[in-house]
Amino acid sequence: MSQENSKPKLVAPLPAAGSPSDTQCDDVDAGLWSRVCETAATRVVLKSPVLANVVVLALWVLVWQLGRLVEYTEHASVWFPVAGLTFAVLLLEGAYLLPGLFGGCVLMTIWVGRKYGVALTDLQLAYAGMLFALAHIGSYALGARALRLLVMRGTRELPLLVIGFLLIAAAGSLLATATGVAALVFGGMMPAADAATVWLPYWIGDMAGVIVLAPFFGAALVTLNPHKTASLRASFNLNHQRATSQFKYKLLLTLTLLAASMWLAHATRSPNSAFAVFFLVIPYMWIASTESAFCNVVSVALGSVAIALLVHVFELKEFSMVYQFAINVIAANSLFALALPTLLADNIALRRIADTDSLTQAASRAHLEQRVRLDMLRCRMQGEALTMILFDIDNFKRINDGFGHAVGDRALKHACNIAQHALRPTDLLGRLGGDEFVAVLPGIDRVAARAIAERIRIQLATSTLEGGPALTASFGIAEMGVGDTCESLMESADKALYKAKQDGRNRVA
Ligand SMILES: Nc1nc2c(ncn2[C@@H]2O[C@H](COP(=O)(O)OP(=O)(O)OP(=O)(O)O)[C@@H](O)[C@H]2O)c(=O)[nH]1
Repeated sequence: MSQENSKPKLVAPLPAAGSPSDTQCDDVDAGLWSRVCETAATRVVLKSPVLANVVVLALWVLVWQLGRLVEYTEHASVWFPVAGLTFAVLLLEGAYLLPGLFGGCVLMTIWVGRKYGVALTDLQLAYAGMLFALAHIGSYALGARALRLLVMRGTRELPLLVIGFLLIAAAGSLLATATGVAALVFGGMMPAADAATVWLPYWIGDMAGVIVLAPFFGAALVTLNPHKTASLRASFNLNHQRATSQFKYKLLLTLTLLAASMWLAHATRSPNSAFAVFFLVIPYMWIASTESAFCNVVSVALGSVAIALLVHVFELKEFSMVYQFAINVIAANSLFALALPTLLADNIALRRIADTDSLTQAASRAHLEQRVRLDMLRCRMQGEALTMILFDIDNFKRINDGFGHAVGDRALKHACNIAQHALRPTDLLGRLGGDEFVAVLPGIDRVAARAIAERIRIQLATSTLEGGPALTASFGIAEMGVGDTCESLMESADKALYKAKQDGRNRVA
């Protein structure tokens, strides 16, 4: 397995841009998992479907026990993490791991039946387990299929993929609840009368398991078996696995705030205090918008485990529903926040395209006019001068006609470069169109502007354009007067430029 493939990848859709490139990064999330993926044992398991099924079965049982740790009433846990594992396995691996999942369902049903002293024989418990397996696996197989279809149909927009995933998680877990509760009743594991009280916590717990842990387990599976999931991988941008050096502190702060909010509910025994956990959305959004998608998924998974465990530690079982909803809301928000860096980066890129002339990299006309208005306002308020230099390459049409458009383009870039170097960083050079440029000089009066224009004119006239003719340009200057607007100032500069052309070109007027 290559180093590239060995890094953890996320199955949930990832942002294409906005990586935490502005902060120092370390591979905190890549190292350990890479080593696990590269071991000989992992390679043997991947090659053998039988061994892979045994591993899935063992993992399924282990994750089930993790959910049971936080069970607050019979058949209802704060969350049901195994739902996320089933969903991820079915989404990324498909049918060959069904025996492992099926075996896990049957095994745990027998175990639960014995633990609660259900009056069924082992054979009857196995039958009940099979009914549960059909309900659980069937529902999540449908959900995984729906998500696959969404991706294969070419949905690429991150917010749409997240909405799709959340809706599928909600619908899949509702189906798993309806069929699962029916399976428990028909299998003799639960009295029919309990169904009315069990279904809601069952649903929310399952949904939390899918939303929080399917991306986490998915990330692990994609890394373990990259070829198997090549088509899905290709549908997602899986670039950002690195954590910033502050990630661990952000995580520590978030978990501390989480524990503090839950301690508050413990100390006051008030439902109002229990709702304080929803404030955790803020630090989670902070992590989601500043860290990689993988770190986001890890922090949500860790936070959810912490919530589930602290419900027990602080004896908050009467508020279990609040915490179940909190896990779902925080995870859903964090998944949506994955889109933030992408949207911000897209926004910056689009603004740059709109503000810049693509050939010369000078400011676009729209951007220039916007800046002129702002600079005029500011200079007026501060009692400063503002001058505009409008210039146009002389006989540019002849350059195009005689040397070709490509040389004409290079001449435009060349003139733009020379002007750019003669200006201060606070000045703005823009291209009005064709071979016409404008420089806006805040705080500069007509006399100083004339000197700058002369400098540009002489440098252009004495420079050489490789493979092209000698270049000259004509310049028109206008200083802002009382009552001038952007348009009237440009008009004055244009009149001056016209005069320079009339007077014989290659001059400043
Ligand atoms: N190579 C190139 N040519 C362009 C571009 N945009 C406009 N032009 C050409 O620039 C020329 C502008 O010529 P005119 O405005 O007629 O003026 P001129 O030939 O410079 O003459 P004077 O301004 O009177 O000195 C036209 O031939 C346009 O086709 C461009 O992006 N690249």
